[in-house]
Amino acid sequence: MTTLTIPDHLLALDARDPLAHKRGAFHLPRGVVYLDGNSLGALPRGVPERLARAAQTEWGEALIRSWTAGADAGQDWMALPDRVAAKIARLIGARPHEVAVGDSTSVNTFKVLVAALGVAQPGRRVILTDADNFPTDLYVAQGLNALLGGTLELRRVPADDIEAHLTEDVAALLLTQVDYRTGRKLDLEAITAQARAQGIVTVWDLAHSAGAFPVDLSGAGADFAVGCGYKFLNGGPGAPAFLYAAERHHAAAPVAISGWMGHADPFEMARDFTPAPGARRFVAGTPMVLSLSALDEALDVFADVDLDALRAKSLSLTDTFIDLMEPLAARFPLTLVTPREHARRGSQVSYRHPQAREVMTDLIQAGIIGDYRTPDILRFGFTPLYHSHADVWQAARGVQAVLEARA
Ligand SMILES: Cc1ncc(COP(=O)(O)O)c(C=O)c1O
Ligand SMILES: Nc1c(O)cccc1C(=O)C[C@H](N)C(=O)O
Repeated sequence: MTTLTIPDHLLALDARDPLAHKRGAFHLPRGVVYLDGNSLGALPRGVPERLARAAQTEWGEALIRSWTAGADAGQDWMALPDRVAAKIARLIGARPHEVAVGDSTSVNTFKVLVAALGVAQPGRRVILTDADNFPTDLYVAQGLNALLGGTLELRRVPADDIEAHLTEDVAALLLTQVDYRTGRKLDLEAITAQARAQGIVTVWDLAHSAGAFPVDLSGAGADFAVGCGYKFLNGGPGAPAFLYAAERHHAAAPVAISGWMGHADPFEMARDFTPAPGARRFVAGTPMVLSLSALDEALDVFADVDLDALRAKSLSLTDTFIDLMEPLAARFPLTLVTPREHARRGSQVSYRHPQAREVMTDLIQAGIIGDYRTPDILRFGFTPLYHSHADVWQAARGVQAVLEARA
């Protein structure tokens, strides 16, 4: 990649960036500007050593004793999902016992949809969702409906029309806060309040929110949520996902996958399911110790991070990219699809381009790793923990070079 003269005002922003030191906590390959942390977060430097310890010492040496070793101090493998849950809880405005960690976001979406329908107003059968929601959310709702003999109605409307469709026949609202294609951010607080006023149970997919900016599920009065461990939380490929269940629902919400690890006392080996206290009841099977260890270590990078500073930096990075791309959008067939209003923007910037797939292939070849999403979206994700404004400059110059070469 060519060395470029970075404008002074961007260097000045980097010089006073309170999160600049966090970049050192990540392994970032040379010659690459990595703008896909909203699909797979970069590797935190502490993770390889932690994985080696989990494999060689905890598994290799201590063997099965690791399930209970250090239990008095809460350091046993058995409690690992709960320790990780507590770290995620701070990022999403939850209390530790309202978060369960394990399985994939897809499986957790199934669990919380069943839970949501179980506490919904009697007689209501409609699940309301964004017509362009991420496919897995739609597929899981479709699969659940098939399981229930087609007794539900999956009502899909454009995200902009959701508020007009919060009617008294809706049981549950299933929404992704930040759209994976456009980066549009929904007003979680306002929509949750309107839904609750109609007696609708809310289920939020925080895949592109958790770790990107502060979320306040408790403050908003949200009912249920899910999210990924491998995006902005940097837990690694296939990292365990999380789910959130507000405390007020713990007693009544059904546990769809009532496995032994969600039992109040797994080794009692009782014949009937007695749920563990809190959201732990949603941890169905044996915790994925190796991947939980990676996620646990990755979350430590957030320990001293001020989430408002994280949001401020994310907006500064995406503002900078939009500004730098503006002259290119005037010369080339690029259309910004991400909202300019801060309140409506996640931590990514997307453009339509008629040859988006080919342009992204060229960009990746040039070391600018973003994403292509059907049908014509160029997607650039910004991670405030490890990006600088200088990276943003390099990315925009890389886009310019690719577009000029193709013209
Ligand atoms: C909004 C959203 N939900 C869910 C998922 C993924 O779910 P899973 O972890 O089950 O692959 C993604 C990304 O893959 C996503 O963007
Ligand atoms: N989860 C993914 C995977 O297993 C392979 C490739 C990409 C992904 C993704 O995360 C896609 C992502 N949710 C998106 O927003 O497009």
